[in-house]
Amino acid sequence: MAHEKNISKAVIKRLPRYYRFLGELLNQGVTRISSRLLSEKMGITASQIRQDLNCFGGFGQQGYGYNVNVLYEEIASILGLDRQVDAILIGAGNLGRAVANHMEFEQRGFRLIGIFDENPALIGQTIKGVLVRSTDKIEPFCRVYHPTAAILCIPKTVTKEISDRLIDAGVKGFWNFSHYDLALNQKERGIVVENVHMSDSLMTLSYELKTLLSEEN
Ligand SMILES: NC(=O)c1ccc[n+]([C@@H]2O[C@H](COP(=O)([O-])OP(=O)(O)OC[C@H]3O[C@@H](n4cnc5c(N)ncnc54)[C@H](O)[C@@H]3O)[C@@H](O)[C@H]2O)c1
Repeated sequence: MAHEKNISKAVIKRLPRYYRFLGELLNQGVTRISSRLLSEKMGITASQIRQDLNCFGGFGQQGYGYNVNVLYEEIASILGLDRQVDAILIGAGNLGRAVANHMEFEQRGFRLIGIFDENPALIGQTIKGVLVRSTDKIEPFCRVYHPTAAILCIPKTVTKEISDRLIDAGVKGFWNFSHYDLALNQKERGIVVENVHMSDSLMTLSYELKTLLSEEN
């Protein structure tokens, strides 16, 4: 849509949260909501909500508020959740299995089509109905199925080698859980990377707790 190209990264980062809240409202049978009420529920100012949603056309009407379903569908379309990208997961260890088992890929715009590991004890198992194949089979698999995205749940030490192979095999997007910083110098190679560090979130909690507890003393 016309406004989409100008949406800032900061707004895009907030869209999944709007999407989650709007989904919960739809489940409760709410069909429209004022920016004031949405603001109370989400803990964001009403003016921030109006500003964010105006970036892609608004959909709010004076005195009516937002049509929850229209907004929900629009955000889904902006985030690309209304189509499905094929993804493979590398590293079927503790984290890889948890991600494969618990992430609702299909509701997030992805379809998990393959899992790879180098451990012979894991090869041949299925996780969430997806076969674990040997890492040697990455290239032949990619030649046939052309996955666009890869989820990396492998040790830091092997991430460069594996990601280079995946890029050569045509993978364009990485959801990278390994602590190797893949974001560097990738944009110019036509690659997008989302690095995930749960520990960053934990350290943020540590900071917040430190501040809270020092205010109490
Ligand atoms: N980003 C985060 O928030 C976060 C959280 C937890 C763990 N991690 C990281 O994720 C990674 C996986 O953690 P885990 O607890 O699942 O470890 P794990 O040891 O249980 O699993 C790692 C898996 O990778 C496989 N592997 C190793 N080298 C490989 C290769 N070359 N090709 C394919 N598979 C290979 C191993 O056989 C193993 O099954 C680690 O690097 C860990 O530090 C990140």
